[in-house]
Amino acid sequence: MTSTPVRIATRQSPLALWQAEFVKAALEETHPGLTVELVPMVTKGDIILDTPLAKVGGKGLFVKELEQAMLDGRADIAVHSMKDVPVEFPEGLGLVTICEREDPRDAFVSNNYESINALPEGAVVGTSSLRRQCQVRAMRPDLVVKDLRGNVGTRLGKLDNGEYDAIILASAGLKRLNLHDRIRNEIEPEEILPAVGQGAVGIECRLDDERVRALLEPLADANTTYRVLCERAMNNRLMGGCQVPIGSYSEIHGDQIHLRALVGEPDGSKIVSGEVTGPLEKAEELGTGLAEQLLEDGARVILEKLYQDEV
Ligand SMILES: NCc1[nH]cc(CCC(=O)O)c1CC(=O)O
Repeated sequence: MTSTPVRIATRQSPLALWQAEFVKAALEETHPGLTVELVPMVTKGDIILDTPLAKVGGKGLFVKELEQAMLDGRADIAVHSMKDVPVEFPEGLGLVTICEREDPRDAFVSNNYESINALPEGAVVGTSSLRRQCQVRAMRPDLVVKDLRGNVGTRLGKLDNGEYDAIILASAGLKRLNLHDRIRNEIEPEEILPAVGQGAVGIECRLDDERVRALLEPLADANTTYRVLCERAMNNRLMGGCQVPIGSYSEIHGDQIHLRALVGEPDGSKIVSGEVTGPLEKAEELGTGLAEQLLEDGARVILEKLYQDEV
């Protein structure tokens, strides 16, 4: 039964490997005797590294090859950062398990300054995320925001070269790579709302693979699952998988879930935001409801303009 190994299709960036190793360790610890193998792969997203992601077709580029490997039976599962998982899955595949969330906040990283507010006028901030660009520009229109791509190590290298005065990265990624000491300041959601699903790891597999689904079940974290499904429901109602400045942050208090979200112009000139609280069992409906409220409050205009620019 448990003698056949479980094969994890994975990208080879340090963060992707960390996540795959994390799931391998969790599976082996939960199911003594089970062997788990990594199947390292290269995706289109790993090759096209110089073009801003929003221009080359978005996040799907990082998962297509992994999904094909599962469909072909060359691998059984793929481990994703939930913020990089597209809205839609190919027929036969699905996201079945969401593990316990690491810190969902963004981190301010700089060798010379303590925080966004402490940056001098005209300082150069690196990030390619439209969500981060929008919120940084809204806070500090005097800063210069410059694109920054590559994996976490590459981005830190560009900061250290002096190409930027500060950069913004996900806290979770830095912590997983043992780079806590690079975090100068955890950016609170009141300043910058994180990405949908940020800090959570999710596992995708073939939906008809009952054996693997049963093996994965104990790795799920109930609270993280409610939170991420709530955030994703909000996101799904707003878009069809393209790159737009959308931020969100959910928290659970007792049996209630509180969701904040925003949609903004990439240049930060306009931000539409809102929040909602309700029972945990209604997490997804609450997310969808908040999205509808945002659309009415002006997000529709922002999104229609962005979708037009994409074509
Ligand atoms: N977009 C790349 C990416 N995907 C997931 C993380 C960090 C870890 C996470 O959110 O789970 C990062 C790096 C970053 O944005 O700094």
